[in-house]
Amino acid sequence: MEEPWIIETRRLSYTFAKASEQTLFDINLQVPRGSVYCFVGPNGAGKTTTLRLLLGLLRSQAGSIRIFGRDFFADRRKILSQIGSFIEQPSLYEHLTGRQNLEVYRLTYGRERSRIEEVLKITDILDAGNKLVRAYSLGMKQRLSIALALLNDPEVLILDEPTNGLDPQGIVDMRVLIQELSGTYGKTILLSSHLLSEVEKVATHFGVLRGGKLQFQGTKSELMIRRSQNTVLRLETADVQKAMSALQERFETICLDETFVLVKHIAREQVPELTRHLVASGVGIYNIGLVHENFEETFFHLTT
Ligand SMILES: Nc1ncnc2c1ncn2[C@@H]1O[C@H](COP(=O)(O)OP(=O)(O)OP(=O)(O)O)[C@@H](O)[C@H]1O
Repeated sequence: MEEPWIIETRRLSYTFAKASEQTLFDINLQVPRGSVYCFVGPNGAGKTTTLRLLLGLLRSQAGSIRIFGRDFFADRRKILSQIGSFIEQPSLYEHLTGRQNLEVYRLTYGRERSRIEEVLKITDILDAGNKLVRAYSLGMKQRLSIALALLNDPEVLILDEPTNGLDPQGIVDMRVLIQELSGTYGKTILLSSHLLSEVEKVATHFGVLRGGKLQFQGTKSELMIRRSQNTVLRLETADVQKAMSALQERFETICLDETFVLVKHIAREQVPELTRHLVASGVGIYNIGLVHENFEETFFHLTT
């Protein structure tokens, strides 16, 4: 029987040689075949370290990795030939054209020449194929890196922060490309991001990492359910400090910025009493209301 997970880790842990603390703790990653699995977490959470372990770029120390249902360490070369990736900065030859960059890698894979045109087309940089890479925008470089990753027609793509550094239009374009790679070309995509809002539209599954620990893993709807359980009260006020001290004793509050306060775990029935209390404490209220947390806030809760 085919395993449901195309990538699966069990108790994957890692400590860098010179680090004082462990980086990854017992990560049980389960990436379903055909998914767009977004691995999200703040900077330094351990996303890149995990992806590097999956690609054999770091020597695994503890735990197991299975990819395509096979033990990674027993079958590493074969497994890696079916994974396309870009991790950290794309390594491109700036003095060569896009096509020439692809040609270098095509030869190492032994693929037919027509594959270059195909991947340029898929990533929508066909017109820029004869331009020197040094004249490419960051978005075009990211696309070319994805074109390189696609050369060998891999079943799985692993992309580390593909939206990093892109302008808003570049982020939208990258999303469209990821959706196409998944929908039209059937790739399973594992990508990392430190911004949930940038990837929530493309994700089918999420893994939320914080401090080297997997805090949440599940489908987008499971994350939505978690969201619906987390109704919060959002207060816009003239005096955040005053509001915080009025509420802190009785409610769990978070100061969002200089005008907004979030009150967690609050029932609708408690709102009138809370409002009276604020008014009695002399807090100026601009706006008050119950809201379902958005993804960013859910993420905030899962990672704080
Ligand atoms: N070569 C290294 N030696 C020692 N510590 C390292 C090394 N590389 C990463 N780290 C540490 O491991 C932790 C996880 O880093 P990692 O790059 O995996 O996080 P990340 O979630 O990918 O964050 P970012 O989005 O900033 O890349 C961080 O505390 C980082 O400082």
